[in-house]
Amino acid sequence: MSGYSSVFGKGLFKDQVILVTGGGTGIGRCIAHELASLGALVIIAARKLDQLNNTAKEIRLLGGRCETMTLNIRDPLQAQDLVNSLVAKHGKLTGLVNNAGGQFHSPASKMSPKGFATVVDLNLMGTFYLCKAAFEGYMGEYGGSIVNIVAECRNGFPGMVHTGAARAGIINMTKTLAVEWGPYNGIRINCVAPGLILSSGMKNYPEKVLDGFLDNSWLNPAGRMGTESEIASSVVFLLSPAASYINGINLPVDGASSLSKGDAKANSAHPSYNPAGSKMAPYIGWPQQGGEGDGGRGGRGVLKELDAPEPMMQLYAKYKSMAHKL
Ligand SMILES: CCCCC/C=C/C(=O)SCCNC(=O)CCNC(=O)[C@H](O)C(C)(C)COP(=O)(O)OP(=O)(O)OC[C@H]1O[C@@H](n2cnc3c(N)ncnc32)[C@H](O)[C@@H]1OP(=O)(O)O
Ligand SMILES: NC(=O)C1=CN([C@@H]2O[C@H](COP(=O)(O)OP(=O)(O)OC[C@H]3O[C@@H](n4cnc5c(N)ncnc54)[C@H](OP(=O)(O)O)[C@@H]3O)[C@@H](O)[C@H]2O)C=CC1
Repeated sequence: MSGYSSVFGKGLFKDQVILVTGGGTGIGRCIAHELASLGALVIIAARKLDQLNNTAKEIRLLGGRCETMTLNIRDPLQAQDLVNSLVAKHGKLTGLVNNAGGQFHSPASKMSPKGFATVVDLNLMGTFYLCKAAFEGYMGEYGGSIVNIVAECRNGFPGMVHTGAARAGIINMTKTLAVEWGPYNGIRINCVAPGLILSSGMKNYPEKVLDGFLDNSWLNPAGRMGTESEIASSVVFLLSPAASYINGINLPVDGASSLSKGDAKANSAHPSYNPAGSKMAPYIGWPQQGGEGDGGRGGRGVLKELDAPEPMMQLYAKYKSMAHKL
């Protein structure tokens, strides 16, 4: 195979410094692992330092490079200070993943104006602050690639009107910035829109809401929820030179759930219902080190792959058993 060359090699991001907000947990943690395994120096930033440090430790144990910084993305001054200090220390900021965010479940009729504004502030404003800080602190002069994690919201977002509005705002903002900032040394900016993903973020939801997610989880052409790795691999692609002509898009990573019409009350009567479960194999790409007996980590400590509520862990075990073998 020596005649082949591909951008998808171990050194893909070896000269890159990439900031991942919310990189201590869930999808962000998985993105950080993937980027570090491909050579990037990954800076993970969020409010809770202990979570960030745990993830950074895992990455270093596996041979990757990772540093932590505290950040509240709702504060534009913190965003600018963080970018300035990491550029001063490392000389560059070549990639940014705006992954930090979230919301709560509530019918629009019961949501207070402050509740709506809080979620718009966190997701839409927070993403804008980080994009602007990256532009002003480095990328405006030297270029770079940005990926904004949003949420699948093609058909609105019943039960989460605030986040639907905020994420749709980010998708539109991304298109504008792609056009305004593309000419600045070729900044690319794109979105990834996860559907329902088995992630630690699920710990934020009460049991009743989780039950609703689980009831609906198979009602899409994939017949299952997504994995953190399936989001991370899409982010890796969009950040990489393999996507160098892709700018301003929103990539739904949702098993086509946004194209299908589920009916949670009709479970077994639904034409797409398969009592045996999903047939579409998941991708679960956690970094593995050779050796057996320690979870395949070659004596470097066991990595907890997922930290989610119990019913989600059961699904994860099932998905792992049917995952693509790499
Ligand atoms: C495609 C399908 C996807 C569906 C699944 C999605 C999954 C994920 O996204 S996983 C990521 C999960 N992580 C999170 O969602 C984190 C969630 N939480 C937060 O980030 C914060 O709690 C917050 C931003 C939602 C609120 O932050 P904070 O500034 O601390 O807010 P306050 O407590 O001061 O409240 C402000 C305002 O909002 C109302 N509110 C807050 N939480 C709730 C709630 N659970 N239910 C109803 N209302 C809530 C609160 O009442 C305040 O308004 P007022 O009462 O009018 O003062
Ligand atoms: N899981 C899913 O099904 C889906 C997830 N998403 C989105 O994907 C992203 C990652 O979610 P997931 O990994 O599942 O959930 P998590 O709750 O694990 O991740 C959210 C991360 O955001 C950080 N964060 C929250 N608020 C702030 C803030 N004000 N400043 C800085 N960091 C903050 C949190 O860290 P800390 O608390 O330390 O600040 C946490 O690390 C989120 O934007 C989420 O909404 C979208 C669609 C579906």
